[in-house]
Amino acid sequence: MMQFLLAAICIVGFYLTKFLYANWFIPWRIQRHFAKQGIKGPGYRLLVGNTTQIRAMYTEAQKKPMSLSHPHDIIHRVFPFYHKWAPVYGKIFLYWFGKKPRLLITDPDMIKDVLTNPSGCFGMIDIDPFVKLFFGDGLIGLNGEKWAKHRRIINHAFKTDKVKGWVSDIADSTHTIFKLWEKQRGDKEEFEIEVNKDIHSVSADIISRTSFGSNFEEGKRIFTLQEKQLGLISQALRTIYIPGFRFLPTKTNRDRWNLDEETRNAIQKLINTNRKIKENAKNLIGLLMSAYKNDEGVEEKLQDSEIIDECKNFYLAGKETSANLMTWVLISLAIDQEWQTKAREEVYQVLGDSTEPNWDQLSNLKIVTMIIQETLRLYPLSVTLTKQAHKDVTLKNINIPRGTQMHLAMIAVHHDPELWGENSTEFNPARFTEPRKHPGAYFPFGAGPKVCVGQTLAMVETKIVMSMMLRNYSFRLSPTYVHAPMHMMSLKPQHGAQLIFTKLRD
Ligand code: HEM
Repeated sequence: MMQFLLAAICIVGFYLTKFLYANWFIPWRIQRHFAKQGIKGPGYRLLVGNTTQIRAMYTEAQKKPMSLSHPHDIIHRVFPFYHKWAPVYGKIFLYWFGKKPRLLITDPDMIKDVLTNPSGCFGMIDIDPFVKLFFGDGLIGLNGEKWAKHRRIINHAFKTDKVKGWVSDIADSTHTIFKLWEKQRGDKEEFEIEVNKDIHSVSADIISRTSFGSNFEEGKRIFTLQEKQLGLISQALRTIYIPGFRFLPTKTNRDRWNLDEETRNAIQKLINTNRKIKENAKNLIGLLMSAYKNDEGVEEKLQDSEIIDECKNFYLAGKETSANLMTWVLISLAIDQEWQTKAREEVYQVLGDSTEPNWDQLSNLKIVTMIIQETLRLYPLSVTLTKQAHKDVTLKNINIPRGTQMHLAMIAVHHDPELWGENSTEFNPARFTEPRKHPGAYFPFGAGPKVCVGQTLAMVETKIVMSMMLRNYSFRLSPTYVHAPMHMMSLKPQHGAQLIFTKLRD
């Protein structure tokens, strides 16, 4: 009996020591390692780190809308823990995402080093297996040589001359929403729209046309399936991940598997159709299927299953971000009528009698471009970027142990008065006529090898949709609009974007 008890005590003692070593001693040692280098932070809490404090700050911040007196000064609402902790611990501090150490960085030199470092010591963070299920083997979820191969092929598909071929598709998507709005307007001069919702459908239409060409209606159905999948995955992310749980045949898991299968089958069908008709490879799916020779002249190809994953990634990466960017441009111009008028005058001048811009006219939309750039500065859709140190590394004299996550505070850099001047939180597109003070001060699309592959498409579609809207309508905030920027996957208006539109020209 005594022997049995001793054995039990030994086993419990062994596991307890192991648990305390991983969950208490290692975080304590990492914290001390950074403290010795002058880097402080809110302090590790067993297992949860600072996540519960951070979640509480977000919940609190999202309870109150913002006043419109300083509408673009949004950090306190969309990045509340930075707002609270940076004044206490400084512009670089250590916090804990569960038991993962995260170094919050706002120094543009360090950020540039992390994003552009060619040695591969900073890479993707370990992602939740549920999220991995969604990204599959697409660019967002890949690392290493496999990522590099996909990236070479996809870069080729998003080249400027390819994007040029999508201009009329993008204009068609915009005309489609105008038709709907005109029905809604009837014979009224003014009408109110929750524009965020409608812009999301324009963006879905665009990504569907560019991805699937003439099969874009079927593409839209596929993306609706993905939207449902995203909803189920977001649900999973709100709960603690239990290893192996995703394999259990629960109702939600079965729904997830069915949706995944339906999506894969539908994209596979479109691949087969494309293969038969050999549509002039203008759409993304066709471009990804066509043979591509790399710099060494070697032919590289993606398997059908890889193309399917990439299509899913384009929707996830491209639809939400572009739609929210367009929404923030409209809200910013609804607040600032002077810039709205300037932009419209430019559009009239560049487009003349045409109802939509052509490729050559796009580069003449200088004011519209500056407005989009300024909106991306004030409302950077991803708010932050997170990378992980895959080996021990020194960054600006700070010694960073392997496994540390680097939380690059994009929005803090974009709003920093030291980099952008005292009026850093004011909407002033004219600042983009001046050369930038620091190359690392602005990176809404990321930088370095992982830079957004769809950025040319995003800028082109935003310019086309915005110039067409400016040409057709003037707009202002509705009295029902509540200014409440919120960060959930992307930066969006928490209660929608209610604007009042007035029809200008036919
Ligand atoms: C305003 C619109 C957009 C913004 C602000 C944006 C921003 C970003 C950012 C910040 C990254 C991450 C860079 C990193 O991890 O270092 C990224 C990656 C990516 N974006 Fe975009 N994006 C936009 C639109 C699009 C569109 C329209 C597409 C495609 C249809 C797209 C496809 C991707 C893909 C596939 C990646 C992963 C690249 C890789 O890992 O190699 N994005 N984007």
